[in-house]
Amino acid sequence: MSESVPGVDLTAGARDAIASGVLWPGWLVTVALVVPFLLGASVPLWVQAVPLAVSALVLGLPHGAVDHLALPRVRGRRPTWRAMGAVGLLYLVCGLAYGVVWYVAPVVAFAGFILLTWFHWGQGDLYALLAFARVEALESRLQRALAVVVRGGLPMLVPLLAFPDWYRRVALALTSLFEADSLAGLTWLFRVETRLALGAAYGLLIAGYLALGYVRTGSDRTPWLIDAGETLLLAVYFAVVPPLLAIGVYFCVWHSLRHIVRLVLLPRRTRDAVRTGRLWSALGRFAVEATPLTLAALALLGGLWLFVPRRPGDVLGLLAVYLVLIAMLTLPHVAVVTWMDREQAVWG
Ligand SMILES: CC1=C(/C=C/C(C)=C/C=C/C(C)=C/C=O)C(C)(C)CCC1
Ligand SMILES: [Fe+2]
Repeated sequence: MSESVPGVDLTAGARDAIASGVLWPGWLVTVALVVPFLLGASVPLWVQAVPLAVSALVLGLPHGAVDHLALPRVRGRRPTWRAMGAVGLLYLVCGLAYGVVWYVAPVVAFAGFILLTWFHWGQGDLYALLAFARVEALESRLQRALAVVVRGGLPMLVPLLAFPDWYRRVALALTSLFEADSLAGLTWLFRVETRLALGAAYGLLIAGYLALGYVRTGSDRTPWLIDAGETLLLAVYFAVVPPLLAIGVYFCVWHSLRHIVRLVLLPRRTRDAVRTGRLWSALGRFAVEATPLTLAALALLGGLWLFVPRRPGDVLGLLAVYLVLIAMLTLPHVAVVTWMDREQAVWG
């Protein structure tokens, strides 16, 4: 079944290149961060903020900067001005509408951002599991939906369970750009009872998901082991690494890197490069294509800064403005990626 899933039939050479150039780096970076923090390391806020700041130029923001090319390409067409314009319009309408929500109801906008990211990062990992790790055990829609909920919950829910104060600080940094004392209605979410209940439900979900995958796995257990190993590794990672740092690194080396490889597999030229093991050449080509709109997004960041009613003066506040921009760009981006999922038969 997995041959029909990713929309491109990956040769063994391509899969090797992706494993060594994409999967392994993500695993290694994650382990490299888990170890010191398990041993009790602590780092100052500005250091924790570095990966998220870097994501504005490398991997993070660029991963969405070719959405105008991705949509025609996933349908096997060359990008035309019309198709690119349609994606531009989608960004304009969705981004602006969501911007208005941030203005008038920042807490709703923040909650929406968490749920949107939960779905989006889950859907990104689902594609990677099917296409790169060939997890054939994810055969039913139910299992794929569970994969999205489980994978997306790792970055979005585990930090709430393990670092509620950080979570609240970041939530406050975002919402208070628009309204003071905005989080008062959310105190229940950070309470220990709430977190215990959420943690128990989520733990059961992970157990059920992995058990179902195990039962459905054929004789080759490697793909399931990759899924289970990644899931448990990320659960520990988000439970011990301070969330700003953990999310900044995850955004770059898991979500964005995996999505970028998905993108370079679409046009013939870069797909052939990946197939023959020249991953870096394909990534170089991507970097060129992603540069103009990455720069445009950075210009929008400047614009958003001017529009924010309560301008911050600290590192967290600066990151908060960047995260609100990401939120506004993510809504149309998710629409594009969901369309890609449809075209590439990710849901069967
Ligand atoms: C930074 C941070 C948080 C939120 C990060 C989010 C929501 C990032 C979304 C990024 C996206 C959508 C990127 C595009 O693909 C939490 C969870 C509140 C915990 C504290 C640290
Ligand atoms: Fe994305």
